[in-house]
Amino acid sequence: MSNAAYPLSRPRRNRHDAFTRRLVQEHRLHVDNLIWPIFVCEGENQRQKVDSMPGAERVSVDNVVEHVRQAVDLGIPAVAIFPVTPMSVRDATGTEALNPDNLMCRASRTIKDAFPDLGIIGDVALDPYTDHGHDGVIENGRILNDASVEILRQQALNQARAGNDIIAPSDMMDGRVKAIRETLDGNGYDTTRIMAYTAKYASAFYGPFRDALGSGSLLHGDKKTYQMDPANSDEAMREVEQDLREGADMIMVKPGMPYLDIIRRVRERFEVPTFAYQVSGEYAMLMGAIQNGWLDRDRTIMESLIAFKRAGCNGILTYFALDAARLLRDER
Ligand SMILES: NCC(=O)CCC(=O)O
Ligand SMILES: [Mg+2]
Repeated sequence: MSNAAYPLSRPRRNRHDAFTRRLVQEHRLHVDNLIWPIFVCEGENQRQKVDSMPGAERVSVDNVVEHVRQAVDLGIPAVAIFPVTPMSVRDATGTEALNPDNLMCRASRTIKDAFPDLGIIGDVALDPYTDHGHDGVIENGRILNDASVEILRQQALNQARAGNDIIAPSDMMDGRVKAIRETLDGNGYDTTRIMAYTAKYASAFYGPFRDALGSGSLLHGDKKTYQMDPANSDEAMREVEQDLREGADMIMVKPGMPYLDIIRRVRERFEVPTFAYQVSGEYAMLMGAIQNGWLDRDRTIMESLIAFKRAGCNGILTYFALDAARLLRDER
């Protein structure tokens, strides 16, 4: 018959039915792959919506246990805390970052008390604490590297003391991983892990996050002298090499979806625990289309996240963490 004209090998056979598709599936998203970023703010009984991030909230410390319980109940292994620091305590050098009773530290202690087994990731950088919105200290218009690192190492120690399990420097200063590692080790925090925001690009996709933290309107200029050029890829390899040499335990690429090629290169070349941050702009972009009815919510969320696994990620920081964990739970 004319069948002879067809190939013996037919890739569609393995897509024939659901059980076969399950057998041949190469990558799976698991709740263990999810990290939920949360925003904490001052005040009492606060739950504030973030306009540009539909579904995301800023919660006050008295609500944080209830907020985080959602993640714990779903089996999410870790949360990443981001503080909305009031303007009244911001200054040029981010002094509030070193306050043992700052918002981040209070939130960490509160969460640790309630959920000792939940991983807490603390962002280390000065931008939530400076009145100019930059990640370091400024002199004559320049972001000073080494002077900023001296503050960051103290900030990391402050967070470790408050109970953060993983220190995540997001500042992109050179040499900060080494400085933080030495300071942690020198103070008895040798098991505190470092998840380095290693390849963090100067991206337009952070806009909604800056709205959430209230740092958007503060920022003068851009972050191009410390964050990476979106046009570069080899440079990310050099950043990873350096952070690993300085003691980073985990590497992060940020943003996520537009940088899947970087994740793949990092994974293949270094074979180390690799994470991606699906950032606020990616969330806003997808949610905008979902809310308009232009994209199917559940399928879009899951497809966006499996892409990170396929690219080589161990885990993903995502504002969709609760939604994805619920979908994974209901699938079974
Ligand atoms: N250091 C943390 C971030 O900058 C987050 C960015 C985002 O979600 O847009
Ligand atoms: Mg670096």
